[in-house]
Amino acid sequence: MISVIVPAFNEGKNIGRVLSVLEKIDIIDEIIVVNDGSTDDTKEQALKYNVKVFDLEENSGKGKALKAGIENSKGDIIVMLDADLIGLTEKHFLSLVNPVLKDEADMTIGIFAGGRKFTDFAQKVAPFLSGQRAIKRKFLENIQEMEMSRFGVEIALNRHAIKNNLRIVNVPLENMTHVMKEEKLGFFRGFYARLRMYFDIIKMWV
Ligand SMILES: O=c1ccn([C@@H]2O[C@H](COP(=O)(O)OP(=O)(O)O)[C@@H](O)[C@H]2O)c(=O)[nH]1
Ligand SMILES: O=C(O)[C@@H](COP(=O)(O)O)O[C@H]1O[C@H](CO)[C@@H](O)[C@H](O)[C@H]1O
Repeated sequence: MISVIVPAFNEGKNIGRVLSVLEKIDIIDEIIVVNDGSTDDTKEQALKYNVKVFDLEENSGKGKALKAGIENSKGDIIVMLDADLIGLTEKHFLSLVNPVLKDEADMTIGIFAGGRKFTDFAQKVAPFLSGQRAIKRKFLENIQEMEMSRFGVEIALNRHAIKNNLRIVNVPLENMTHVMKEEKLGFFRGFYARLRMYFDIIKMWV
């Protein structure tokens, strides 16, 4: 059984682009949107699609949102996808999930390629930060730091995977990109959000 978790904080403008693709993919058993205390219409937009929406009352960060999604899901394979992807297709989804389904990988990490120069570059430099992942549920247990990790969640996942000798496979996601923070929030607020994200990542790393 495959559960897809989409953490979402103020993604009303973006989430429909992702959910409209996901709801048509047959092999997905459930799509869980975790509305992470959004102050926009993320929830209303999400409810237009065939998904379950789980609400967090306050904005709690990506790590806690993912954890809440996992706890409220049933799948033995969990696919994590950001709500602001651009260019997602069924083919991308299958390329991310198939290595785990076929037991060729315990976790896959999807890497943007050929999408946009800046987002391609960011993922080339730091592919391990990518939030697009498929992973067996049994490997998601006991990741204590997850709840507090905010944007450090990918580092926590990577560390857990390495510690447990998981087979990790990187999968290229051709022509995919996402909406950058500066595009969502404007240059200054976006850049500040980016610095805070790097802080979450470094805090989890050291
Ligand atoms: O407090 C937060 C911050 C982000 N997100 C979600 O986590 C994903 C990745 O966040 P974002 O797009 O801001 O990060 P970026 O990809 O720009 O680094 C997106 O679906 C966000 O809506 C969340 O659920 N809670
Ligand atoms: O690719 C990256 O460098 C960052 C930042 O992306 P943008 O600067 O908003 O394009 O985005 C990723 O990193 C986050 C922290 O690991 C993840 O949570 C996001 O899912 C991922 O897109």
